[in-house]
Amino acid sequence: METYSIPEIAKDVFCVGAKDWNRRMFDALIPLPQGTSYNAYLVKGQEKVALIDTVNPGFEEEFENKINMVSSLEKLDYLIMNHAEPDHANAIRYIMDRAPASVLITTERGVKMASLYHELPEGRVKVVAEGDTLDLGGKTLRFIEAPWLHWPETMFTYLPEDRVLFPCDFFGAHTAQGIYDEDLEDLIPLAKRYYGEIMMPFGKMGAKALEKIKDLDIEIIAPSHGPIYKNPQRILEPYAKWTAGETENKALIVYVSMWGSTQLMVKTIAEVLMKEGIDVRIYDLAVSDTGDIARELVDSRAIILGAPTVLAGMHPLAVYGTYLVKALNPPAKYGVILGSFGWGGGALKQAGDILVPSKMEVVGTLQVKGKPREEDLKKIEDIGRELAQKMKTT
Ligand SMILES: Cc1cc2nc3c(=O)[nH]c(=O)nc-3n(C[C@H](O)[C@H](O)[C@H](O)COP(=O)(O)O)c2cc1C
Repeated sequence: METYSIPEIAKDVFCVGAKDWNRRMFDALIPLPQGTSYNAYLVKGQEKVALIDTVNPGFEEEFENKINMVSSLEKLDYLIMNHAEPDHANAIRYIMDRAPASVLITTERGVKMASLYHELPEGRVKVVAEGDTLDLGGKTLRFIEAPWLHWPETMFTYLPEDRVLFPCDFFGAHTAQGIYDEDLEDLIPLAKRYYGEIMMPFGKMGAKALEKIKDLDIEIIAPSHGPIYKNPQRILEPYAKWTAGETENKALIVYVSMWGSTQLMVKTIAEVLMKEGIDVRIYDLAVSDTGDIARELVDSRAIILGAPTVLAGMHPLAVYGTYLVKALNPPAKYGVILGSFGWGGGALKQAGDILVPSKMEVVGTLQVKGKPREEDLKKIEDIGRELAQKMKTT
């Protein structure tokens, strides 16, 4: 192909990455309803040229062509690695083999992580640390260590002359649609979904990174996935809330049910909560997209798990759901566990065991033999009312 869209996001700063329209799964974990993009940026100074990050395996040729359309890959001086994950770093060798004088720039942690997955050209790596700069001639790249977002080695790169921040995955969104934030009305829910899946487990590190960049003069945020923010506040404001763990008066119900008993239990608590003015979101694990659940987890104040017993433990989908909730480390304050069993039970205990280390207060649990009766539903109504009370007074 000879024609490419190569957005010039600031003078002599080009987005040379690739869009992956049809990708539907990431990390063998995250569904991608709108595909994704692997954004990489080329910065042309008066003397030197630098590339910030690379692309996912399979997009090397497109990447190379784009670089050659705005510059010359052969003459590339620097390759900046903000993050070692293969969707951004796998093409390091491909690029550096074709740019013989190029030097890889990353942090000490970056070198360690990248060496685990990629073949780094010997003697062509320069280690940088917090605050170090690289002069390209009229354009400076400043490096900001922002570890654990979401791997140990992550860093941001800042271009003060054009006031552009390149934060790699931080502030990202999985979508192949649009170039700039203004193109997508539904961008923030997508960014929230991405935050829930990728950044929420590291919320404290995210808050530290925000603190670090709070005085930076930022006109453009150019992340590694999704649209580029011409209006940085559009993503900075929600990130401030999300990393602070601010919750809404919202209860998230995730459940699975084979014959409707657990479903009746969760429906009962949902009705009570809604009657009490709580915003309720319900997801059946058998048919739901885990990305939607991750998005809801970002600001839900309570999580209600509905898990029937299968083979002396939770239904396998509930095991997955419960484990996901725990692993994503959401800020929810309250939890409820409900479920039906036929003879010996076991789901409740297993759910409790998985959730024990979380900081949620378990407001109520109920395990019912068979189909829930009137008295069982009354108990659930009581749990629902108590939960609503706690949620409203928080
Ligand atoms: C495949 C299968 C395995 C089950 N294993 C157990 C079990 O080990 N212990 C138990 O108490 N009940 C077991 N049950 C019974 C269910 O827990 C019971 O039917 C329950 O009411 C189902 O709730 P639900 O309609 O919400 O799915 C099993 C049911 C199925 C279909």
